[in-house]
Amino acid sequence: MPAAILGVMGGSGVYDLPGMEDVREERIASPWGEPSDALRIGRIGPTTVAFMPRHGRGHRVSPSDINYRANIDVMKRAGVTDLVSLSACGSFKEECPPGTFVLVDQFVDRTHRRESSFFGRGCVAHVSMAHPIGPRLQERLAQAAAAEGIAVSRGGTYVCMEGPQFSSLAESLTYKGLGYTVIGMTNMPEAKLAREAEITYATVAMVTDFDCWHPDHEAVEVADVIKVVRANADKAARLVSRLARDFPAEHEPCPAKSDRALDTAIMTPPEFRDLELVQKLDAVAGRVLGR
Ligand SMILES: CSC[C@H]1O[C@H](OP(=O)(O)O)[C@H](O)[C@@H]1O
Ligand SMILES: Nc1ncnc2[nH]cnc12
Repeated sequence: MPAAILGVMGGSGVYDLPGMEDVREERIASPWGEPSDALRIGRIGPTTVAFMPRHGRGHRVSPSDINYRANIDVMKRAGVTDLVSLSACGSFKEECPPGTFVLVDQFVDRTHRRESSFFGRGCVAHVSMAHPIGPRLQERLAQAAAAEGIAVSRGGTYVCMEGPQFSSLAESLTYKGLGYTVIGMTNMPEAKLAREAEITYATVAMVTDFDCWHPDHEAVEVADVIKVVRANADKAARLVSRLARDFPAEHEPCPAKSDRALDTAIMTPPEFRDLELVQKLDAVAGRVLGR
């Protein structure tokens, strides 16, 4: 198994990761274009950690415009094996009020104007997204939370909308009625691309609001989100720090096979592959395509 390197994708209000030592900033070039920002690579305890703010420092990139492929590609190039997504979310559950950390285990993708695959014409692949979250990584997050005395709610479905506008009341009530737990604008296609890149993925959904369905709460506004994220910044940093300090030296095989997702995924035989695309896949799929 390769050395475990922990990636952290910071969401709204999370543009830095306190507690990293020996930090260097790396602008890794990607054939998929410009990532949101440089990677900050450092150490927390014995673990190498690579941090990227997915909206860029200064929150310059909107959810629809994030180059998710480049972000995941540079994480892969940096050797990231396990990726934790820190994400601000609206909640559809009374029992998950603002301030709650939810370790979701499912996603529903309602985005419609994003590049959502590394593969395509000249190299077709279909990975499984049945279990998008790495159960062991999630368990480690739960253990880190317990060790730090941070309450988490385990399990739930994150619906990813296109945005950038928040939902209408009808949409919010529909998602609530469908039993979804939280809503955000970024974890799809991020989780799909992480799977294609064989990076184990887990999300900490940090509830910031009740979207607009709750009769006793005003419809969400950006100021509410930022206020709650700021209030929870220390908790999020402690959670990641503990996770990193207790992380194994070697990547643990993922029960959801996220780290071997390409074993059975590629449809196009070598003689039919587009060489240009194969070259771009050097980091993401080098393990199976040959570097
Ligand atoms: C600032 S509110 C909407 C914004 O916040 C969430 O971002 P992230 O998932 O990166 O924490 C949500 O997905 C929207 O992008
Ligand atoms: N209610 C909401 N809808 C979509 N994205 C969000 N991010 C934080 N709160 C959100």
